[in-house]
Amino acid sequence: MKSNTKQFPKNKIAWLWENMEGKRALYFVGILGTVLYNILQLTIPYFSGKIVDLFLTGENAATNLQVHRDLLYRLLFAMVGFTFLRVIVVYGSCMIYETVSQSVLYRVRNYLYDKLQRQDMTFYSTYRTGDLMTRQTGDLDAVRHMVAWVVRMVVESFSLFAAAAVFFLYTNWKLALCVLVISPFVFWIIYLFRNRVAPMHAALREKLAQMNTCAQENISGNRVVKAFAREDYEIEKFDRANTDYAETNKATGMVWLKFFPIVESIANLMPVVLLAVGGVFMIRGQLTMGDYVAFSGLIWAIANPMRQMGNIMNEFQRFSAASKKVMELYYSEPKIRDEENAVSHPERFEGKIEFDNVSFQYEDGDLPVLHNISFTAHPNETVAIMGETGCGKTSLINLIPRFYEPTEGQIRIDGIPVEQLKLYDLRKQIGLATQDVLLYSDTIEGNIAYGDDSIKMNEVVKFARYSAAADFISKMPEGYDTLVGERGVGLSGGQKQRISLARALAIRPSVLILDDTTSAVDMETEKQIQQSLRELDFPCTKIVIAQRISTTKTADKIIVLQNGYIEEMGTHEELMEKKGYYYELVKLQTGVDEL
Ligand SMILES: Nc1ncnc2c1ncn2[C@@H]1O[C@H](COP(=O)(O)OP(=O)(O)OP(=O)(O)O)[C@@H](O)[C@H]1O
Repeated sequence: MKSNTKQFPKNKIAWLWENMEGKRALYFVGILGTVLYNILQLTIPYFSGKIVDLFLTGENAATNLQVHRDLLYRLLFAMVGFTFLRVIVVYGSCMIYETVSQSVLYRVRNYLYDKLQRQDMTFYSTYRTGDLMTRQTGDLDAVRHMVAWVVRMVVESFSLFAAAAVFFLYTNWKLALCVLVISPFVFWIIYLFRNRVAPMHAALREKLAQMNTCAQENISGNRVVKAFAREDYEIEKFDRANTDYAETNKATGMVWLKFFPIVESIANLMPVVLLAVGGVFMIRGQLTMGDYVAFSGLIWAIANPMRQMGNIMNEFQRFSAASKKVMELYYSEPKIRDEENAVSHPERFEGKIEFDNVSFQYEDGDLPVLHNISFTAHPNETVAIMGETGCGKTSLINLIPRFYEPTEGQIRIDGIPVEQLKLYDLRKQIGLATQDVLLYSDTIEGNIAYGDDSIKMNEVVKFARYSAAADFISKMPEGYDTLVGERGVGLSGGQKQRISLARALAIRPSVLILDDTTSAVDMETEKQIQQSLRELDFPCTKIVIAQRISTTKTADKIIVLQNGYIEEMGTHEELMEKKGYYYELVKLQTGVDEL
């Protein structure tokens, strides 16, 4: 896993601000709305205080009620009017927060998806799928929550506190100071709370990713689970991850409970201070009854923001942990990408492939897996690669489309080093059928035309014929319209391999790479495929990993790899004469003692 101390070019808030582009002014209006709403909260206690002083308790209350009745009506009417205005303002600002948060969510999600598409193989072997999915969903939702709720709560709490404090100070500064003097203590408590809870939120995001990874691996590997009857084991494994997540969640929630009684006591102390000190002030004639009513009608506006601080800090830490995960993807750059002066090559390659003293080691590997590999495949030739399992065959072919970069040496296509070509142009010219076949949840036609959706139906059928898939496809009830992939009909391993071969051929590649693509098809079908590959109606250099002699026999060049070194190289006849590894393999496969 990547380190947690990763530095990003922008801090979290600046990053959020960047992703609010186009909606910043609107968001600002939303924030102003929240401030206005909270200032309007003061109107009710203010008018109530006025009514009490003028019409209920003052010396002239009875006279005022007679003479200034219209003023009483105006004050009552203003209270109702401001209440409506507050509702409208709060409604409008909530709509704004929601709109802006959805816009940020949409923008970042698309950006992350784009980033994921452009990552290299090393990235995908570093990050677990469940972890990536969590970043795209749960973590991203915590970011949206920050824009929609946390910022609003912060503005609301501070503006309410500030407005009430100003009102208190303006009305009676001595009483205001007596009430407010204990509030800084709450900030200190919140600071302590933050230090305790921040690492717990980081752990929480990890646990969530672990739980999702567990579920994702189980679902995608359900056949293995069933085959080994490990359902109970998997249920237990998920239960452990789920318990771990729930426990961490609970523990994180509990942290606030330790600080909550102190904050709650301080908040509850305020009305008591107001009652005691305010009472003394009234007895001494330093406070009118109306002002006391206004104070006690607004004391919640001082106490509630303090109570909210814990929630806000909790949510802020949740955002902080989640946004770190999201930003790690957001700012990640693939190591393998276009060089600054990468060459465009939209036209077809002639198809000459040269490996020039190539060695390769995986980033997380201890030892090199390929050593000093040199060979040339001339245009339209077929080069077969053989060797025991784990000797480096797949690693070798992965270097041609630049899935990985050689640690030493150079690979050239038509004399141009592959790293100097634009990745798009390079990969667009390479047809690849891998060992593990992945078909998309789409029709057979859609799967074959995946690399070039402009090809016509008759061409789809032609490529299916080349890969000996046309027969079994035509026998399916819905033919080429049959849905395959996760939600589609079941296909045998050999059938999937043939559709994958048709998909690779359908882009009419200049270079075709087949990684044991016919391992699951019978000998007869394989023979047909070999025949078709020799008779393709477009020029194409083929690099084929194969174990069967029937495949390699007709190749222009056979490379035998052993422990990452080229052990033997030549045609079938040359290698048979050499009587080495290849010769022994032929003997083994044909069952003949002497050839
Ligand atoms: N992503 C990876 N990271 C680290 N090591 C890897 C990675 N992929 C493969 N290896 C290692 O590289 C070596 C060569 O693997 P490779 O897949 O190229 O062999 P192969 O000849 O194609 O095997 P097989 O015939 O079984 O497919 C193996 O020892 C393997 O463990």
